[in-house]
Amino acid sequence: MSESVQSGVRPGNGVRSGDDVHEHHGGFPVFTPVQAGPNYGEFVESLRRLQDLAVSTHLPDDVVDDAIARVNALSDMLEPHRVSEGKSPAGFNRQLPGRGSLLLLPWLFEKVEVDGIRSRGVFRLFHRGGNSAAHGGTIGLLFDDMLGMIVYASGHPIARTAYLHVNYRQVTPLETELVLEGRVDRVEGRKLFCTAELRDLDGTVLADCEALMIELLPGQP
Ligand SMILES: CCCCCCCC(=O)SCCNC(=O)CCNC(=O)[C@H](O)C(C)(C)COP(=O)(O)OP(=O)(O)OC[C@H]1O[C@@H](n2cnc3c(N)ncnc32)[C@H](O)[C@@H]1OP(=O)(O)O
Repeated sequence: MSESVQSGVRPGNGVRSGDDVHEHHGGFPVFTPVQAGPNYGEFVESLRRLQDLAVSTHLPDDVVDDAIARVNALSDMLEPHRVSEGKSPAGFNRQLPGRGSLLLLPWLFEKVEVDGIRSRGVFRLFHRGGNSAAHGGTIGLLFDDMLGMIVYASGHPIARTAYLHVNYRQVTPLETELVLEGRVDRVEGRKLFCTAELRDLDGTVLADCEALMIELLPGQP
């Protein structure tokens, strides 16, 4: 199996590899996954805590001013280390919540197989939509990110989401462990029809989705 991937996601051991076809479809550059250092996960989690606090505090003006100065100092420290897409560990490290990406939900994959995917995690305070429920857009993000992984693990070439239909069945709680499962249901040429469900630990479906993923043609971005 090649060590290079295009999307930054890789199937687990024993999974039929999509690498061969994956690397020769679409207009994606081939990235070599960047391994996170030992403290990178803690760094990303610290930033998530900062985001939680940013949306759940009411700060006096002098504290806001101090926070601006400190955050700017932190950004100035990081700025010289800016790299192009594919050169950062963010998003490439499946052993970390959200693969080490600050954009993605901080969930962990616990099953990545040809026949489907399962992941587990919580919605954070900074994912709040209203009345202690997860924002619907963050649920769409959770589903959409999983779809890319489903396609890859199932051995199909890299694909993009043509549509994603989300059904919000129940209010989705914050800071509560939940489970997500999804798979490719059927294939028609380049069209991969996928479904996924978000459940609480009692098995109640909170949201589900149906999506069309379309395998990219050579050169498609
Ligand atoms: C990190 C690596 C990526 C991982 C992806 C993770 C998921 C994502 O977030 S992707 C980001 C969101 N999605 C996008 O940005 C996609 C933007 N759209 C596109 O790029 C294009 O529309 C694309 C590639 C999906 C399809 O374009 P194209 O290759 O020209 O397909 P096209 O020939 O029009 O259609 C192919 C088939 O799909 C059907 N189809 C296309 N779009 C739709 C749609 N929205 N609904 C229903 N059917 C559709 C067509 O009718 C056609 O069917 P048939 O073959 O039976 O006639």
